[in-house]
Amino acid sequence: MNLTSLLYSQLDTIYIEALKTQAIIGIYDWERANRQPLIFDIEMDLPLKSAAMTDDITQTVDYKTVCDQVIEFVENSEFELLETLVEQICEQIFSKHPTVMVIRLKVSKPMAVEQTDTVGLKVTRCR
Ligand SMILES: Nc1nc2c(c(=O)[nH]1)N=C([C@H](O)[C@@H](O)CO)CN2
Repeated sequence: MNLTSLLYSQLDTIYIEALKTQAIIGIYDWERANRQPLIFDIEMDLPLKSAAMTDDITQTVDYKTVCDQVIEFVENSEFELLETLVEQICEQIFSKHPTVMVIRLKVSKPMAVEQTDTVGLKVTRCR
């Protein structure tokens, strides 16, 4: 087994589903006037074994902390593109949580296109 496979074989996942936020986001004038809902699914891959062995929150990533950090960032942001917003969120998670190796993030923008339930994007980022 090479180093990369070894590293990935020991990665686990913390997930956050349907984190609800509001932001100024979009390219059209009507989107610049009022915040609209955004919903995030976030997966973070990191080793969880040491937290399991010690039963210690400081040995893992607190998903409540990540939720609060994402909400704070999104609600104060004013980007035009979802692409920019999600890239910045991933950078923030990597910088605040050094043990996170991979992030998979989906953002849904349900008010964006009237004829749909929702639109959005999914990205995967590795440290
Ligand atoms: N790939 C993207 N396409 C579109 C975006 C976006 O952020 N990324 N944004 C818009 C508008 O702001 C849209 O949400 C309003 O209908 C259009 N396409």
